[in-house]
Amino acid sequence: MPKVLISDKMDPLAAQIFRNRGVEVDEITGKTPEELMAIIGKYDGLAIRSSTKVTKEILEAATNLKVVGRAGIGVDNVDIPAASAKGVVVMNTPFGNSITTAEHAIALMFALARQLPEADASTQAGKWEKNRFMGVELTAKTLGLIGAGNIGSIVADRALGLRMKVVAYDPFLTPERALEMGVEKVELDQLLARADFITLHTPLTDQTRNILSAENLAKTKKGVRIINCARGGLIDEAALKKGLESGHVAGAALDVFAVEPAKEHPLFGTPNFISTPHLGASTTEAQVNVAIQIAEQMADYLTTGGITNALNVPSLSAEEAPRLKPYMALAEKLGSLVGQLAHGGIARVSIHSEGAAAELNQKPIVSAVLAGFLRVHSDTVNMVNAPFLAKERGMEVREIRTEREGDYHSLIRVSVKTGAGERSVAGTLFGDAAPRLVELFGVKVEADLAGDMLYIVNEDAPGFIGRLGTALGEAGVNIGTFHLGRQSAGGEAVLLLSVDDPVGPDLVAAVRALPGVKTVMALKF
Ligand SMILES: NC(=O)C1=CN([C@@H]2O[C@H](COP(=O)(O)OP(=O)(O)OC[C@H]3O[C@@H](n4cnc5c(N)ncnc54)[C@H](O)[C@@H]3O)[C@@H](O)[C@H]2O)C=CC1
Ligand SMILES: O=C(O)C(=O)COP(=O)(O)O
Repeated sequence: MPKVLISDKMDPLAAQIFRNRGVEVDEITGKTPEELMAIIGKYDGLAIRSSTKVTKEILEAATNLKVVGRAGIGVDNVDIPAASAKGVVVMNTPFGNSITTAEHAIALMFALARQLPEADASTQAGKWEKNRFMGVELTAKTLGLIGAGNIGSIVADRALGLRMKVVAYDPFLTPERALEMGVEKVELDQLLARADFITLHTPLTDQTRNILSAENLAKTKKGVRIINCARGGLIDEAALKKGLESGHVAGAALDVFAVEPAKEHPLFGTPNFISTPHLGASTTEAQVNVAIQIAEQMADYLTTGGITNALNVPSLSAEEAPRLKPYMALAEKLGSLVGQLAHGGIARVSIHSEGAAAELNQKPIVSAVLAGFLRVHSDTVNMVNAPFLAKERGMEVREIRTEREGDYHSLIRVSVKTGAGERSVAGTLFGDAAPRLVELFGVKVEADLAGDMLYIVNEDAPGFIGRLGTALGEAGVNIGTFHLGRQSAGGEAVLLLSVDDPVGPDLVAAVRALPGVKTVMALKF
């Protein structure tokens, strides 16, 4: 039974769903990295929010881990390249908390406009400072949206409802989408110069880090108010403090900080500064949504292989997974076959799907070929890390599909280009489920690829099969199945034998010494 660790506070529905889906679950929150490292080896899945940092070191210790599930959106607390290299799927819930976070940004905008936290503190302190708190109206003000994705567009929609004018900076926002959203697409400098309020809704990436730098803050309109419910690293916090102190920035509300938890911070106590402790996603509704979604997604992956909302592998729905499974098994076997037979550096792998196979999602088929191919050299390769490893090794991967059927209802052909030229193997599914090799380096054969096998190329001459049987018999190796293919009578023949025991180097040498033998290799599937 797969086992999952929930390491951050999550709605109890997550644990309930895991159990209902036959997944064992432990909820252990608040662990230090060292404590987490000590226990993570037991788990197949790790369910987190933003507190757990899934570092390279944690992943190294996670010897059984197959999936990290983020109950929320931002995955900057997960080392995705390290997870991919280890073959661990990373998934999130991209929509479950977006409305809630957008509402928090709007709440902070109102709080800034009317200085609500200070007014509340002053009133409850018995001061009744009616003249101290003079606010600004939102109607007709310009809201500058940095990042117009899921959350940014909900914020825009709400702001338009408040009769604000919305300008948006997002390099990936198309003019059509801007029109549909009712916002004006602008460059960053225009936004900085025009906005009365600025709200950030981008992920933290190398391009967005410090997007509100000291230099950019200096380009903002005097009296600007800034809201950040996205990620801490987007703003230069020291420059923001200076801006607030000088009065250039009339107010700033941060839900997120460069270092969290922010229990002490130079901004604390600065006039017109408001903060919340990363509460953007903290509503009952959002937490129920993300808990249900992540538990369902992780349980799907661990029990059926279905992949939804993964950030480092193509999606594979729970409905698709059973249909694709036999094709992926075939693809992996073909990849493994060429991996074992091909010599020298591989410059290119081409995967050609024909007939029924061409109608399927190709990405998992391609990943399975690469996994089979690369696993010949390393046990830690799987469907998740294979495409990354192939890229790392400079292999070109080509994907071709032909929906028309050829000789078979469906066919997958894997060709590799090495220094010695291009060679290919092809296979099909018998009865839609049993993987079968049908072509090996241009020779028609028909073989299962399973267990220990022996691959032999020899000159097609009488008496050879008898001598081979004797050599195997003398070594105590029993033949299971025997598949022969040849280009023409008396030409070169290809033999694929399945054997009941592993074939050692002595037996390989003995077979190689038989007259007419050109190539002998022991294979394993
Ligand atoms: N405070 C909190 O509790 C929460 C924070 N978040 C954070 O909110 C942020 C936005 O989330 P979503 O809207 O769901 O993401 P999204 O992926 O839907 O949208 C992000 C947008 O940023 C844009 N973008 C990327 N690079 C950019 C750049 N250099 N300049 C301007 N725009 C750029 C993208 O094109 C995209 O449209 C994320 O950082 C997420 O982690 C999300 C949920 C809760
Ligand atoms: O979903 C996100 O990106 C968030 O930042 C929410 O974080 P949390 O799950 O509340 O720790």
